[in-house]
Amino acid sequence: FSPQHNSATQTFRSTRSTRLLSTRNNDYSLFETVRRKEAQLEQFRMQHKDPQDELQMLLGYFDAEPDFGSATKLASALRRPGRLSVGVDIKRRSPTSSLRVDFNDAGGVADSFIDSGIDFVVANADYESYGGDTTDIEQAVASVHKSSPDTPVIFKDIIIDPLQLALAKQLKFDAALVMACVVGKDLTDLLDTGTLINLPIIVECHTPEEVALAVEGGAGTILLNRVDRFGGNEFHATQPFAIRDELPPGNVVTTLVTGKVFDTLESNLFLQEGFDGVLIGEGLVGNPSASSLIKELHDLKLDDEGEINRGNVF
Ligand SMILES: O=P(O)(O)OC[C@@H](O)[C@@H](O)c1c[nH]c2ccccc12
Repeated sequence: FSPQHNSATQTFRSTRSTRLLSTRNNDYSLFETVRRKEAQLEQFRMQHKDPQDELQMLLGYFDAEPDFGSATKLASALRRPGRLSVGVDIKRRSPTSSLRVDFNDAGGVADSFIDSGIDFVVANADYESYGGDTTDIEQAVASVHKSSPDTPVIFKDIIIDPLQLALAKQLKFDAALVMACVVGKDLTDLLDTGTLINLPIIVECHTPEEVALAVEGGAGTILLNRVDRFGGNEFHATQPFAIRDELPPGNVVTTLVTGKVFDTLESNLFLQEGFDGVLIGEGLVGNPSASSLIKELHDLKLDDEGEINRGNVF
């Protein structure tokens, strides 16, 4: 497999989005990030090693009366008949871009996106990567549950251990994001843990191989990232189209696109090609015209391609 890289797309940006200028963070390395997470987890595992610890209990005992509330909530928020769902990734910074925004209250930020009609919210637990922390994620969950109980809140961290999924469940998240390129074959175990504790897992993928692995493990939702976290953070604008062959027939897997999504032209193409939604970080957080962008994305209609095709968008 060779990524469909087109250097012209590197400079692609919508004139509509606000560019947040700052120094570029070029020293991001996924490997280092995972190592750091491993080190943090050593301590976390120690804190939760008692067999009667709440997280251990969650993982160890099958719930006889499972609550499918989160799964239903997630599915209906991500799949909007005839239109794209739009999610916001609430982060202060990004390992792969110049994004730097300041906010004290992630709950307030989440609420303002709820007011703008956002379909789902992603809250970041990894401070070093995205500038989010546990206060942020607790605030985000609490305020979204209060102001918009039907909007799912998704836990984003560098997830490598089932204990982190138990934490997401305990904090009342509706789903968790697991990166296929970080966990590799362990993905199946993490998906099984999700099933056991009734926490839907969204699998982030970049390549068709990762998508195949996710599908094999029974993933219900796939987030296709156009930025290749593993491959030096290279941007592959048309990568989402390269993966659709790996999906099982019957449209049973929910599919989302992320990674430098800024505008409606590209997003319309994703909609027409069968994707269910987009997840946007930099294009929304700190963008003063965020709510009009959300509205424009919501106004895109399936079967209304206009003049667009892959050839003139990319
Ligand atoms: O800010 P953007 O380009 O719209 O991207 C959002 C999201 O894709 C990004 O924050 C993200 C999703 N998964 C990740 C894993 C690692 C680093 C970053 C990410």
